Amino acid sequence: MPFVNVRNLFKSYGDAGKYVLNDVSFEINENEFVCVLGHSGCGKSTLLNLLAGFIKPDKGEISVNGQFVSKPSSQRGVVFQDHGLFPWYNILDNVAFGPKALKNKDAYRISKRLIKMVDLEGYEKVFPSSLSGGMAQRVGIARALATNPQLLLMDEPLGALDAMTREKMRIEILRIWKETKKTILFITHSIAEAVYLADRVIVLKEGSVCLDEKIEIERPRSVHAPQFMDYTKKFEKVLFEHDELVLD
Ligand SMILES: Nc1ncnc2c1ncn2[C@@H]1O[C@H](COP(=O)(O)OP(=O)(O)OP(=O)(O)O)[C@@H](O)[C@H]1O
Repeated sequence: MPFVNVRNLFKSYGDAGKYVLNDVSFEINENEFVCVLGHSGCGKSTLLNLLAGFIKPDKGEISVNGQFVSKPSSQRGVVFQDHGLFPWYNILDNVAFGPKALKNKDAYRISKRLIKMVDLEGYEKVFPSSLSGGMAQRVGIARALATNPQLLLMDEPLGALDAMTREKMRIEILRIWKETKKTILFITHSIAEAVYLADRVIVLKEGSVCLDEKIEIERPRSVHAPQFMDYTKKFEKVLFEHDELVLD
């Protein structure tokens, strides 16, 4: 059985017959790094919110490790674009929030280890307002990992960062993925980001999967390699194929 199994998902927001997700199906294997790529408004965040259990589909079902998703669970960690840290908690308390809520006696020990893993040792007592965007996002990742979830859901986690920080964070995320061996679903609208990070890229267009493609390039990947550019062109073709520029 696939680790993540998404079957015939339909989702609308009350507008009769207008589906934001229209019969979406795919599978993700354990430890796989999958990017969902698509234009703004194609339904990426809706898909992630369904996988997280924050919202329910109109039709279809999702299972993770054999369990049907019907509500949020500590088994699925979520990293948001705006990091979503609690401004009134220091870094240690932000990361420890999940395991403390689960009454895990090791909450602080686990959190300190994760803070070290995301390279922020020494910042435990610092508050989120003193961190750069990249640092705050690393805390967001540590926090999502603190309940030891089976699946990490990342909703454009690098979207708000400048280009340099974004590149560094891509390398960081791959390192964290290798170290933790998590299964990751990562949402992005950047073709280069998807080709750089993913084992597999699922292209979503107008609420439907229009391509599900394995990236067969060894890591670390170079954006300048001919193979990298071949994948980039393929995704560009699919994403922009029927789009026409309308000039006034
Ligand atoms: N709570 C909601 N109520 C009504 N419509 C919604 C809601 N959430 C999303 N939508 C609509 O559903 C469509 C898909 O939105 P969604 O946020 O899933 O897309 P997206 O691909 O993540 O976009 P972006 O890349 O801009 O974040 C959009 O047309 C959006 O306006």
